[in-house]
Amino acid sequence: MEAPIQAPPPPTILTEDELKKIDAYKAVEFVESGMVLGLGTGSIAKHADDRIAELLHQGKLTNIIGIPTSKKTQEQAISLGIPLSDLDKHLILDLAIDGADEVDPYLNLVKGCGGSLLREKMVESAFKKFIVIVDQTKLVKNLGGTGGAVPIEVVPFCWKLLKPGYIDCLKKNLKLDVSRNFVFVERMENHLLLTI
Ligand SMILES: O=C[C@H](O)[C@H](O)[C@H](O)COP(=O)(O)O
Repeated sequence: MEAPIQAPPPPTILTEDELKKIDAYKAVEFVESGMVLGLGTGSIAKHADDRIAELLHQGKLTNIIGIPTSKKTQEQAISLGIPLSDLDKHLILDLAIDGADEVDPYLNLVKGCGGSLLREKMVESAFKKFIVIVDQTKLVKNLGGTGGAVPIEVVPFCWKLLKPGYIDCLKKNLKLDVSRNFVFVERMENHLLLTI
């Protein structure tokens, strides 16, 4: 008698975060022992850092040095036991891994909406290779398409000098940070000006 046909298992529906984790782990496959790494900021970068730490603890990666792109990443990396340094000591990075905010069909990219624009640009301009992870929520026809904004980070030293000229001319395009009812989001001691 023929065995009854088993119904196929129901398809597994992965959450957005599980998909980010898969992407981040894939990116970490490019990490090799001895590398100086740019450690990105955000949920995808956190998965990458978790994986790097796991491989370090398993002895599958050695002599890794991380350069964090934000205070938050720095704290996470310290708690994960990833050895850290800074750009003063390592002007060239072997690899940087980070997530995007938006990407258009021409591969124009927005980063920094999480408030780490300046450090991300500094760290991620020094790379030999940059892996930027783009999940489907970040794909847009035109930049600004997620309803998000293009961030401009303003160093607070004398920032008010900008107001009459620069900020006023952008005013009609400023995106209000509703949570604070103000246009600036303070991160890393700088102001983040979100323009739409
Ligand atoms: O300033 C923040 C960064 O640009 C983040 O890397 C970006 O917002 C992506 O974050 P997430 O991985 O959480 O989507």
